[in-house]
Amino acid sequence: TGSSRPQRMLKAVQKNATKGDPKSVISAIDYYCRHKEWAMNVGDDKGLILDSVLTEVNPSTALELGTYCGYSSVRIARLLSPDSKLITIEFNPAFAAIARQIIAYAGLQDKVILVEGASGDLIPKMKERFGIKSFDFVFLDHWKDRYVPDTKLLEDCGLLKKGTVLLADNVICPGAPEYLKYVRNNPRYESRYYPSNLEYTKVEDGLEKSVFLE
Ligand SMILES: Nc1ncnc2c1ncn2CCOCCNC(=O)c1cc(-c2ccc(F)cc2)cc(O)c1O
Ligand SMILES: [Mg+2]
Repeated sequence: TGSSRPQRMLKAVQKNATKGDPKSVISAIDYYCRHKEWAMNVGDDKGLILDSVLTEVNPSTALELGTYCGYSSVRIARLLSPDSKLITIEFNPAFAAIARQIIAYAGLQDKVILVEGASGDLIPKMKERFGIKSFDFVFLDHWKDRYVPDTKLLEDCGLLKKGTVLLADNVICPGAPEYLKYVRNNPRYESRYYPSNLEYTKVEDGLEKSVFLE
C-alpha cells in the first residue's frame, strides 16, 4: 500500500521546511499543494485573512474545528501570545497523527492541544476537560453541515462570550448555506463576508466572520 496525501505532505515539510520555523512549514505546505498535489488546507490566500482577523482578536483561548494536517493550526498558533492556547478537534485519527507531527515540526506543540473525536461529542466536554470558561476565537473548518449545530452547541454550552469571533472557512465552496443564513439573520451576531478563492485555485470561496454580541 502506498503513502497517503497527508503522509506525502508531512514528507514535503520534513524535506523543505526548517524545524522550529512555522513560516517555513506554512510555505512548504503551500508550495507542495499548489505545485504538486492539492489538499484542503485553508491555504495562503484565505490564510492572509485568517492572519489579519487573528491579529485583530489576539485570542487567549482559540478553538479550531477540523484540524486536517495542521496547516491552519500552525497559522493560528504562530500568532498566539505566550500563554495563549489553541484547542483543535480532528475526527480522523490518520489526519490527527500527521497534524501532531507537522505542529511539532513547527515547534508549536506547547501552544496546541489536539483532541481526536467528533466536535458534537467534544464541545460539551471543553469546560470540564480543559478548564475553558469561553473561547475568544473559533475557526470552523470541519464538515460544512456541522457548522450550524456546533455553533448552537457552543452557545448552549456557554462557550461564547460577548465579542467572541467565529471565522468560518468554505462558506461558498464547498459551501455552508444554512450557516450563512443562521449567522446573517441572527440578532446575536454581527457578520461580514471576506471574499477570496478556494485554496490553490481560482474558484471563488471566502470566509465569514461573525462576532457574538451577547
Ligand atoms: N472534529 C470533527 N468533527 C466532525 N467532523 C470532522 C471533524 N474533524 C474533521 N471532520 C470531518 C471533515 O473534515 C474536513 C472538512 N473540510 C472539508 O471537507 C473541506 C473540503 C474542501 C473541498 C473539497 C473538494 C472540493 F472539490 C472543493 C473543496 C475544501 C476545504 O477547505 C475544506 O475544509
Ligand atoms: Mg476548509
